[in-house]
Amino acid sequence: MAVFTPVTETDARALLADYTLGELRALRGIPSGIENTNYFLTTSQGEYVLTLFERLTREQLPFYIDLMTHLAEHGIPVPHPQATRDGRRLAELNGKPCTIATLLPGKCEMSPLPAHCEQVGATLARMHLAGRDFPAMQPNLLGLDWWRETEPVVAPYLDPAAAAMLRDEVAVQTAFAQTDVCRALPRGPAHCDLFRDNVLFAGTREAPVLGGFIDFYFAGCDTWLFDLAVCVNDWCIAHASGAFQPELAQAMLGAYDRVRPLTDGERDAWRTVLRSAALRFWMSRLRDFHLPRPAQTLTPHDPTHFERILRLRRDGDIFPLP
Ligand SMILES: Nc1ncnc2c1ncn2[C@@H]1O[C@H](COP(=O)(O)OP(=O)(O)O)[C@@H](O)[C@H]1O
Ligand SMILES: N[C@@H](CCOP(=O)(O)O)C(=O)O
Repeated sequence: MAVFTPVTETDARALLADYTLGELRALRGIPSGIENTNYFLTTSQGEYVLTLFERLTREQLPFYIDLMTHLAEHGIPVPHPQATRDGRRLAELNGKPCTIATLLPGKCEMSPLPAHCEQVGATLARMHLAGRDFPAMQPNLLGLDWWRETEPVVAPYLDPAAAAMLRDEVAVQTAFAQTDVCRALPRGPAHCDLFRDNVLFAGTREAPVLGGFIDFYFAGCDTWLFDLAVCVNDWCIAHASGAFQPELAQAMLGAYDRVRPLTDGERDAWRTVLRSAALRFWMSRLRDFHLPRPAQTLTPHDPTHFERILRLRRDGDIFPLP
């Protein structure tokens, strides 16, 4: 249950008094999610999501809130953080920073078809282009520096072969970061966690309409290719084996490339970046599994899923860029 900080109707009414979003009609805790407290908030004017931030600091939060605002105002379907009467998009409730953002239509699709992948690819490329003139810079906080720092922390929980693979992969990624190929990769604000559960679809399964991208709280400035690799490693695989499903990968990558043509440098880097995207989630899952935060109440995701994907990518299971 992702309600770590309970909110009563009285709390919500007091919060809404700072906004021009109308009167409270309904408040309902959202059970899914692992990071933040989320409530569906219905007012006389519309439907919103109230998020209370449990992990991110007040210094980090403006980047995410301003990025979502920027993207929403550039026509990208993302939650639009609403402003208080005095113009703040971050407020405070029950001792936690919070925001009220627009509710996006639809629900997530955990068994995607090529039509879903195509829309995710095209919208991701539009999002990258729309982020080009976003002025703030905050790195992907779970990027290379974090991998280097976390490798010795999680390695003791692994068997020797897995620990060796982890150490080698961090070394490979460290060396890659120093190359001209890596330095030249186009970059900017990236979602960095655009898994199946962070995209909503309305319409029908056969004729889906993308409702939007949610959960920007792992976003950061990184290569656009990394963002695409995170998506492909989740959306375009057979979940049991981690192997690519060619028709899904083709749909996503083709649609992305039609909106933002991929460069030759990105083609050269693809194999290594696909590996880095698997490494990132193997490591965060290892940390969450073996070193859960004190308040963590949810069953952590299975780390071996991304260990398997990383091994496959290292062994050459790569779907080429168009
Ligand atoms: N703006 C939104 N529009 C519609 N549903 C949302 C929105 N934000 C969150 N949700 C719902 O809340 C759930 C949990 O949100 P999420 O941001 O993924 O939480 P967490 O950051 O805790 O993982 C989502 O799966 C979705 O059902
Ligand atoms: N996508 C990550 C976990 C992050 O959880 P979210 O609910 O905030 O998207 C993973 O699968 O490890």
